Amino acid sequence: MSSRGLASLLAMPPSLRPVILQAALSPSSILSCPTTPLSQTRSYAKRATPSKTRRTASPIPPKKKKTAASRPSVSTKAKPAPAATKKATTSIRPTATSTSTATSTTTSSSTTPDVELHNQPPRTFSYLPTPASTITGSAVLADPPLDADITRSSNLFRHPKFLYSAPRFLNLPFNTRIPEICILGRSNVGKSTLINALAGYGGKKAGTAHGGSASRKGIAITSAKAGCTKTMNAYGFGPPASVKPLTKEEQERNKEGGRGRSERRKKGTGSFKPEGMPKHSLIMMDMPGYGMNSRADWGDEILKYINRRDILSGAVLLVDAVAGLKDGDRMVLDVLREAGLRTSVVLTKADKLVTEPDLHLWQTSTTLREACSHVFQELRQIEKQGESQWFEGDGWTPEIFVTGAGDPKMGGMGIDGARVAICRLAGLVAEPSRMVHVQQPEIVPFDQLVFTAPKVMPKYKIESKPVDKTRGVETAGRGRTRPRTSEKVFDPIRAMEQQIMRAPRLKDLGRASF
Ligand SMILES: Nc1nc2c(ncn2[C@@H]2O[C@H](COP(=O)(O)OP(=O)(O)OP(=O)(O)O)[C@@H](O)[C@H]2O)c(=O)[nH]1
Ligand SMILES: [Mg+2]
Repeated sequence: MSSRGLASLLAMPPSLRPVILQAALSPSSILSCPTTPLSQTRSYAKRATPSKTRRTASPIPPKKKKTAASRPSVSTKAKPAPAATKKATTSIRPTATSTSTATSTTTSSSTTPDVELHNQPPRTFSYLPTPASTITGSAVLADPPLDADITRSSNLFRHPKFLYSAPRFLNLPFNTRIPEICILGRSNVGKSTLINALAGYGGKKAGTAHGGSASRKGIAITSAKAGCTKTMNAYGFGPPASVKPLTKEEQERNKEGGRGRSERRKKGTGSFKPEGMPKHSLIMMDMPGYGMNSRADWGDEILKYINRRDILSGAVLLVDAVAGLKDGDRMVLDVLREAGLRTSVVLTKADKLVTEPDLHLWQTSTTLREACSHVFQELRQIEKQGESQWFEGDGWTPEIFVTGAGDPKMGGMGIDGARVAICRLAGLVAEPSRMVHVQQPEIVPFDQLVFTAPKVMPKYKIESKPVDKTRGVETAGRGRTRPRTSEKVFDPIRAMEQQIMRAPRLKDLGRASF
C-alpha cells in the first residue's frame, strides 16, 4: 500500500477501515472492481435524503403524471374527475392543455374542413319560385337568411313555455298585443314535432311524446298515431314584449268588443277577466290536424280562429314533403286566401327524401326541388282562383323552408330557417328585399313596327267570380270589405295589341328589385 493509500484509509470512518484494508490487500478484487469503495462512499454520503433527491431532481416525470399529460381531454371526458383533481390538472399544465386543444382544432380545420361542413344537415334550407313569367313553376335554391336575422329569431324562440289548451274558440284568453302564429296541417304531418324543434328539442327529442312518465322530452305531445292533438294549444316564446299596460278604456273596449259570452267571464260572478301584461314575445298555436282521425267540430273551431282572431299575424301551413299538397291543404289555403291571412308553407319530413345529413346531397336533390316546384304551382293556382288581394309575396310568402325536425339523425334540420320564416310572419324580423331577373321586351322604334293580324283569332276567356251587382262592396276576408270591381269588357283591339307586345323576342336587360 502506498503512502497516499494509507492516508486515504486513515481519512475514512473507522468502521469501514477493516473492509477497505482487506480489499486493498487482495489484488484480484482491486482489478475487478476498482471503484467499489468510492461508490460505496458516495451512496453512504447521500443516504440521508435519498427519496427527496429523487423526487425533485429526476428528469423523468412519474408514470402517473405522464399519462395525465398525454391525454388530458380524453380522461376528463371519459370520467369526469372530482373538482379538486380537475383544478390541480388545470393549474399544473395550463399551457399543455391549451396547446393540445389548439392543435386539435388546427388539425381538424386544416385537414377536413369540407367534410365537417358537408356532414352537417343544413340548419336553414329554402327554395324560391322562379318568376311566373319565365319558367312557370320551377324552384331555385334561395340564399340563406342574414346571420343577424337567424340570431334574432333564435333568441326569440328562447324560454319556451306551454301556456294553455283551448278546445273551443270561445275559450281562448284575450290577447291584443302578442303576435300569434298558428301551425296548420294534416294530422300526423309534424305540427307538434315542429313546435318542439322550435323550442330547441331537435331530432329524436322533438318527436318524443312528453306525456308519459318515462320520456318527458319536449313541450308538445307528439305521437305516431294521427289525431293526437285535439285542442288548440298555445306556446309562448321569447322574453316579455315591452308594451304599456292597457288603459281602463282599452280594457272596457275589450270587454264590450270581445265576444261578450259567458265563457269570457269568471263563472258565477259575471266579472270580466282583464288581459294581463305580456310574458312572451310570440305565441305559437298548435292546431288539431285535419284529415285522418280528425273531427268536424275541430274544423269549425279552426275556421273561427282563422277568421276572427284579430291578433293572428300569420299561418304556417305544414306540407309533407313526400305526400305533397292534398285536398285538405287546398281547402285550408282557400280559407286563408279568403281571410287574407299571410301564409308560409313549410315542408316537413324532408329527411325522407334526402336521408343523409350531407349538405351537397341536399343542395342537389331533384326530388326535393320538384316537391317545392309542385307546391309553388299549387299556390299560384289557388291565388288565381280567388278575388282577394292574397298575392305572392303579399299573401303567401314565396320562400318555402324545408325541415326534417323529427329525424334523430338530422337533429333539427332546417329549424333555423323555419324560425326566421315565423318571425317574418309575426313582423319580428324584417322581410328580405328580393332580387329577381326581369325580362323586358326589346324596344323597337315606331317606324320599324310591323302590324300583322294573327291568323287565328284567340279565344279569350275571362275568369272571374260572379259579382253581386246589387251591392256596392264585396267582402275581402277577415271582416274587411272593398269596392266592387267594375265588370270587365272584352276589347278585341286591345287584346291584339297586347298579343303584339307579348312578342317572343325577349332580352334580359338587367335586374330590378322590389
Ligand atoms: N322522419 C320524420 N318524422 C317526423 C318529422 N316530423 C314529425 N315526424 C313524426 O311524425 C309523427 C307525427 O308527428 P306529430 O308532431 O305528432 O304530428 P302532428 O301533426 O302534431 O299530428 P296530430 O297532432 O295528430 O295532428 C311522429 O311520429 C313524429 O316523430 C320529420 O321531420 N321527420
Ligand atoms: Mg300534434
